[in-house]
Amino acid sequence: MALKNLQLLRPANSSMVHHQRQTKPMRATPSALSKSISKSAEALAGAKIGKELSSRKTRSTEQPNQGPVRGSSVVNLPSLGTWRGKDDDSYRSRSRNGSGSSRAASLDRSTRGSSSTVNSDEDNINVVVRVRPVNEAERSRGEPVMLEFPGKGQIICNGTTPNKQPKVFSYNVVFEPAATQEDVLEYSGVKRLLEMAVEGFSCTAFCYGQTGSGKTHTLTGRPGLMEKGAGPYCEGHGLVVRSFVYLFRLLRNRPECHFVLKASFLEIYNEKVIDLLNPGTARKPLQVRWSKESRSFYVENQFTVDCEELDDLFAVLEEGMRNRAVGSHAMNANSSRSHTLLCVRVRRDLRTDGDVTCSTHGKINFVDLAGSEMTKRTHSTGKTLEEANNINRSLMVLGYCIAQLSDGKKRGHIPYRDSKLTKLLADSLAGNGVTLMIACIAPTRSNLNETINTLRYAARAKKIKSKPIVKMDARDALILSLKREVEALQAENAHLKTALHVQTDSYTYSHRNRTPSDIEPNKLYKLPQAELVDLVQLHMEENTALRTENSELFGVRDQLLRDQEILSRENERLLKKLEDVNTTIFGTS
Ligand SMILES: Nc1ncnc2c1ncn2[C@@H]1O[C@H](COP(=O)(O)OP(=O)(O)OP(=O)(O)O)[C@@H](O)[C@H]1O
Repeated sequence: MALKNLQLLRPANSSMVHHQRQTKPMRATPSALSKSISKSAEALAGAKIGKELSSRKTRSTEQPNQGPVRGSSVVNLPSLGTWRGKDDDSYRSRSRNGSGSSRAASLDRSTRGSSSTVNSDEDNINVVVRVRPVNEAERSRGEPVMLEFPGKGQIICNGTTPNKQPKVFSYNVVFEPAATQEDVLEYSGVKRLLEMAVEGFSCTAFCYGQTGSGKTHTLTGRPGLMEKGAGPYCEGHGLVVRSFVYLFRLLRNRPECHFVLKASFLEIYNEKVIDLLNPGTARKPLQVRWSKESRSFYVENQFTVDCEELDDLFAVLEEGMRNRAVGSHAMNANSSRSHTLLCVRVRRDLRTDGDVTCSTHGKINFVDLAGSEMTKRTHSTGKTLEEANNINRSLMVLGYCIAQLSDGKKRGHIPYRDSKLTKLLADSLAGNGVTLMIACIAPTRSNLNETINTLRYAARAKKIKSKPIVKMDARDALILSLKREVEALQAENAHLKTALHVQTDSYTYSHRNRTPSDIEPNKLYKLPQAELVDLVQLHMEENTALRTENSELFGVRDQLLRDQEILSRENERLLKKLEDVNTTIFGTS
């Protein structure tokens, strides 16, 4: 894959974060593809869509690798104990108002479910909270800020109960209002998610919160950014574009692998699945089906776009953002009226020694949920009310699922099937994937009830345990495991041979050392009687020791020969099996 030079954006105020490493800026590439897409749109299946983007599209009729493939193997789970970001708890940022005590983000080491072992341990869903700044309307009404940030991942909500007792919530990371988009990339744990997607894990980052709390801002940046033609390196971008840049940097650093990236983008609007890369499906929504093979839900006939370069991924986002359902209501002029799911699948082909190529299938989902607020707050009527009711229904099902999953003791039936949203998030929530929840909240008094709801929701989600697995083709997993077995046996054989050789040497050496000092036989008669007796005694002792040692060595040798015999028979059997598998798959032996 040809990877162009990429540039990692740093916001002007990135100095707000202490201990942040400087990233060497790289030259940006012109976003030729995205420009051509926006200029030369053509109708495709009733949709306006870019020429080059459409030429890369394929309709997915086969079932994607959404869940663990039968026979898939669990390999090399990277440490999940690094959610906090790279600079640990020394990471602090100053608030814009200059009060050194306030932090743009605070971290909580103690709340981490940690797992740094391979393949085995469970880990909690990573939950971070982002607090948006006070907006113009709130400022003009003189609304007080109800939240405090004492650090260590804690948020204190004031004025929540009649007796004014503050409530304290703890999370993995809290992004205070002054936190930048770059802070969120660096410290939310999304980089870890991207690294794991490259390794073959299913990863999901989703934003949850009431309308106007900053979900879309966090994921895709300021409203209208795409419409204004901002390229991939514009500073206003949110987590998604920054993640794309980071993802391509990761791929570029792995020249030993071949990567294939495919992206898709859908929305769930009024419980209908619409392909944002083919908005014609608004008239005939797509079906969500169950795959027996991958044991997960998938969207039938969804378009996927081959993304060879950063601009391709950017074009997918641009296209989808243009097509998503946006409405206006009392609380947000640019409110997302649907849940959107942008999925980037990463196939990694890794050549193991010999001619065997092993593929892993990772993915990262970016999910922007519609607002979780009560309908009366948005003064919704008619169409907007219907939208809000559907939004609330699917978020309610998501809430049930989260409540069930987080109740470790009595996990009962999880109602994934009750909404399209939960069907599609099932594999992320259920535990084979790696999930990051970004709970978005507003800091002012008029939002307090919704803020508390969101914080409770997030606290529940934090209890969900997951046990991520790498998705790998069953065929590849079998070949890899056979190869590994053969290698282990070969290594063991070599070790045994060496061990046998060393034993023999050491015997010879010790034998020589035990030999009494060389005395010429013709001088023996000159020795005094007592020395002669000692000498005879020494020889007799040595003879006994040698006989014992010899019989031990014969015993060891016989045992090793038996082990070797077993090993070589086992090796032959495995090699034969490997040949058979190769013959079946590649038609050659
Ligand atoms: N951290 C932030 N910094 C600056 N502006 C923000 C921030 N978060 C949100 N905003 C602004 O607040 C407004 C509402 O944000 P946004 O549209 O992202 O909310 P939302 O949660 O996605 O709402 P909805 O559920 O209605 O789609 C936008 O104008 C956005 O730019």
